Amino acid sequence: MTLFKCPRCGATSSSDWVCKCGFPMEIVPEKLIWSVDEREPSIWRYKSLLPHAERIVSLGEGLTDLRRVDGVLVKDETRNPTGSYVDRGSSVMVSSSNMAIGELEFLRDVTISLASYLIASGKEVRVIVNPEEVDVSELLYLSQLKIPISFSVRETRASYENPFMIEGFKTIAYELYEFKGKFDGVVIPSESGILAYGIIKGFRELEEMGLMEMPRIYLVHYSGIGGEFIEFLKSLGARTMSLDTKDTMESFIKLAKMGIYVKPISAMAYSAASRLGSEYVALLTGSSMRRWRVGSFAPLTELQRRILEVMRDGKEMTAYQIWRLVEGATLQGVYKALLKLSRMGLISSERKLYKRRMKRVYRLRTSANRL
Ligand SMILES: N[C@@H](CCOP(=O)(O)O)C(=O)O
Repeated sequence: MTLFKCPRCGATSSSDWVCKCGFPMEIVPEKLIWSVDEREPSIWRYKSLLPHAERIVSLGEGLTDLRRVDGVLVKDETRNPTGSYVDRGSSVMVSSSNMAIGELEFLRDVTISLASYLIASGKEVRVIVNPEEVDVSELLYLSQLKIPISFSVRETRASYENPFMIEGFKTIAYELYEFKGKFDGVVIPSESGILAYGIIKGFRELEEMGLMEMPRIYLVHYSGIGGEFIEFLKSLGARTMSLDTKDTMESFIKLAKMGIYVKPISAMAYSAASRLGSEYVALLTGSSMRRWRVGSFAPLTELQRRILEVMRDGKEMTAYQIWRLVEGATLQGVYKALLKLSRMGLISSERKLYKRRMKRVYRLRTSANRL
């Protein structure tokens, strides 16, 4: 039986993926003995350290290139089957979690990855797209993938912040240990911090097995990131770092010229690693969906920041209630900012019966830690 444990408060459960305290749970490994099946060209080479899988669903994720690009060590996660590190987590989730979800909320690269693995496992998948928030090029991309789409404004279960994804992400640490052994640190692009947490979990397990010491961990982030989960990662020793846009864009173009198409935040990781030293590894993330918004790279506006601040306690609110709290903005401005924050994945919204009328209510996502 899988045992879940909250990394913050220590509560355990045999079924909950999210702790009552709001943190994503992690899986407690049954035994920690380093073992690698060297013939297996995927994350499943570490099968004995991953959750039990009835049937492994793999598209060959993991074993991504580790090499130097202009002197900087990079781990190129764009080389995963759907172009994203998320494939590592999707493979574990679909193989090990008995997930019954056939409907996925559209979370861009996360959904593309998870849907690809669910389809490979023979499950029927439908992606629920909110017609008020999706943009047409994303819609076209989804339809080209021939993934059935339904339009609805309702929310479905979050598919990213969960213990199985974390197990998949920890294999990045295992690969760094297996193929590099010694290095000073890793620079990880971070938004919610889930990817970084998975990697840190992998290093902690390697440490517990007596194989290596925890390397230095740098989380690179868009300016303004913070909040509970990132603070928790800092309490585990992670440091945060943010570079300016110009620097990041120069790296973005440099990498693209070399055929490495990364998300802007990963270009920042590349710049940061080049400053930290030649034995720092920059983790490069990308996605098969090459349409990365510069908007989600730009720092939050003052109004967006104030809105996140008033939503901080996690309560649901209508746009009108939020507008009453933020002061000095127009209602239309608040609507625009809410749409932007939804697109950035920082808040969620759904239509609900509210005081006898159907209204859209907004809530801060648990991982929206950019305050
Ligand atoms: N989603 C980011 C990487 C990290 O995301 P996080 O929310 O897990 O911190 C990317 O694709 O670059």
